[in-house]
Amino acid sequence: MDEFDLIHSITPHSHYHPSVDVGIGDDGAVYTASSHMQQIVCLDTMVEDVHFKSEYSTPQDIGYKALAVNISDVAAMGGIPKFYLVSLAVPSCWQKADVQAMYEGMAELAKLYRMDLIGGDTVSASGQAVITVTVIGEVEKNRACLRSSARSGDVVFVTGEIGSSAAGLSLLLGETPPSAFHTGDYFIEKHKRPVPRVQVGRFCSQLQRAALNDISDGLASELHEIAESSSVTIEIEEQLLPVHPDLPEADPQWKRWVLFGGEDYELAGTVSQQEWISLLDYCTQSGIRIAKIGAVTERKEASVLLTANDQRQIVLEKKGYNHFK
Ligand SMILES: Nc1ncnc2c1ncn2[C@@H]1O[C@H](COP(=O)(O)OP(=O)(O)OP(=O)(O)O)[C@@H](O)[C@H]1O
Ligand SMILES: Cc1ncc(C[n+]2csc(CCOP(=O)(O)O)c2C)c(N)n1
Ligand SMILES: [Mg+2]
Ligand SMILES: [Mg+2]
Ligand SMILES: [Mg+2]
Repeated sequence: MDEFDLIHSITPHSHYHPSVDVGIGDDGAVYTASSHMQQIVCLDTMVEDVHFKSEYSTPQDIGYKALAVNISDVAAMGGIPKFYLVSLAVPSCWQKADVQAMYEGMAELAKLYRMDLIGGDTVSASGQAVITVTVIGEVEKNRACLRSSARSGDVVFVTGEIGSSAAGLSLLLGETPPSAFHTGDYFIEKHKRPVPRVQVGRFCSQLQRAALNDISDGLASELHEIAESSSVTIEIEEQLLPVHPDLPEADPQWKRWVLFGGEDYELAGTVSQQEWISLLDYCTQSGIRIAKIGAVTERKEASVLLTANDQRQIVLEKKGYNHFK
């Protein structure tokens, strides 16, 4: 594989955004930012054997997810994703076609959001593959949906369903047998190909106030981040959590998937009770699942409380995915 040939082969022939002045091919990319928008920049990395395994993820899957998780962060800010840059550390066993396939996985998603690839970096890796994606997006001035925006009295909500990605991962890793699920492929797809909630983020950015966080490390962890950043307590109810009906039968530990599993890339957030009505209306009309899961209260000793199905309230710990634990 030749580094320069490879870069040449992944260089786009055209851009969705005419604001790209210089794309791939110089020392840096140049774009003209709109004066009435604020720029959002997010970066997340995926490492082979930490975030995916080549045994079950194709290069397309890896590319798709590496871009999806970054778009999800832009969605959690209420923004419009526009550009992306890709840093790749390629192991010696990869062929040029594998790398190109990874870019195809990204291009598939980029097409949906009309996002332009404007740069990156390519190096060889002595061990596992590493892919880092940077996404640049924008949001109207002072409209970003911050984790610090939750207020006592707000409704707490989550989009989609949670726990399904962790269930898919458990299947892929052979921790749960395929016989535990009616439709194992559904959960595997949820794990490999999360759909970022850009539309919901955009709607929230037009509300008076919304706190948002995307679920990468798990619902409990993300709610803690909102509660701590806003100096409030979040109280949720187990019975309101949107969970696929097959999960409880699949594994006795299924609640761990839901609360601490992560990689759902759904949005968890808070809005005022009044604005919750408009958000629910919008999602219902758009065919997007969204559920009220609890309420924000004045700051108490615990950041997040969970009312279990037996009506007992317990402290929900800040457990979840943590790279160093
Ligand atoms: N190594 C680092 N150097 C500088 N800033 C960092 C570093 N790692 C994380 N951050 C910053 O810390 C904040 C939280 O990052 P974090 O990665 O936890 O958020 P996230 O991307 O939403 O979560 P996840 O990585 O689980 O998807 C962000 O502002 C991020 O830019
Ligand atoms: C092989 C394998 N083992 C475990 C996991 C689970 N996992 C890895 S990183 C992460 C949190 C999000 O990542 P980050 O915080 O880096 O954005 C989770 C839940 C996986 N996907 N693949
Ligand atoms: Mg991150
Ligand atoms: Mg995030
Ligand atoms: Mg992230």
